[in-house]
Amino acid sequence: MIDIQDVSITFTVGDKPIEAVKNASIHVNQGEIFGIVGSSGAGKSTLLRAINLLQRPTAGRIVIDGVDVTFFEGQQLRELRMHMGMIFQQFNLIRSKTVFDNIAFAMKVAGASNDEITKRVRELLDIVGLQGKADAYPGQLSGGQKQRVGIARALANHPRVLLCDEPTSALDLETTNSILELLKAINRQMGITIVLITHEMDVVKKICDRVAVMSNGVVVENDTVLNVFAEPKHEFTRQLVNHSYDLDLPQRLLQEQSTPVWKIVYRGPAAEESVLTDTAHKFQVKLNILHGKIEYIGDQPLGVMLVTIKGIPADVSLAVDYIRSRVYHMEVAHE
Ligand SMILES: Nc1ncnc2c1ncn2[C@@H]1O[C@H](COP(=O)(O)OP(=O)(O)OP(=O)(O)O)[C@@H](O)[C@H]1O
Repeated sequence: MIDIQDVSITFTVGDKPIEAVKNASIHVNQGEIFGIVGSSGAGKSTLLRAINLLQRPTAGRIVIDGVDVTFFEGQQLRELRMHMGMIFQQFNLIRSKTVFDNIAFAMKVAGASNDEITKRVRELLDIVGLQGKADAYPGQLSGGQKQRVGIARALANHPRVLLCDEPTSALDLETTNSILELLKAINRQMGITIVLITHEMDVVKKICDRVAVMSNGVVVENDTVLNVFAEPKHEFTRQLVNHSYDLDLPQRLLQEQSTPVWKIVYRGPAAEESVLTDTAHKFQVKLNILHGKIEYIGDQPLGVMLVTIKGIPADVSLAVDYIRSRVYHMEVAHE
């Protein structure tokens, strides 16, 4: 549906070029929630804004449903943007307007009648769970409620795509979860494609189907969320994933280990099997679990464990081969 083809975006500040996005290619499928994750300054916002041409690519193409929109202007550009709602980290509501008028604003610009607007705004307030707040001003709302108004406003003109720029970064954990659930419901029930940027893997884990990881303007990884969590390929992604698993062991514990610490990743039904118990029965080795957890990504279990395997080298080697044959991935996490 959305094809970002070899897009580069360079800003010039003074006489200095800043390459915010370098040769990025991403395909977003119709109906999915696609995450773009990366640290601050990685180029996520710039890339997201290129999708509705708030930021023109310096090079490359933006293709929507097979149509090259990169150079759209005037009416074509207005129509393109109308089909792409956008929500922001700081909500971007008009403080002097009521909730009703904030949501109605984009519909008025699009030429909707007063009756249409009244009906649609009521409908949207229901969808986002803000019944009874039509006459409130943004200053009278909590952060979560403001973001709900932002979502209602973005949905007003029946968009096919929702572009979300760090939608939960200004919110506490509980409110974050409720906003993510609302976005997921909008995606699943209305079939609206969502592209969401975030610096948190936990947000990706909770709602995204696929994810691109950006580092210094480059898309370094692009896969299903489950694959990225199970086997991150790029060093930056490994750091993000390990941080999200909270698998960092204390230095003291690592220094005490005389043998390597192995990271074992299980996915699918294997995550619920007793691989380590079987290994201990079959081979003359001593297994010690230092850390372990099972996460559910969507409804798919993904287990990660840190273990040491002690014994004579030949037995350890046999045990490693056996575990490898039964799990998704196994590697030395610490020498
Ligand atoms: N309008 C602009 N003019 C000049 N430089 C810019 C402009 N917009 C972004 N940049 C630079 O481009 C790079 C990428 O910025 P961008 O905002 O896309 O990153 P980000 O990953 O979204 O970061 P954050 O999470 O902090 O918003 C940064 O070095 C930023 O300073």
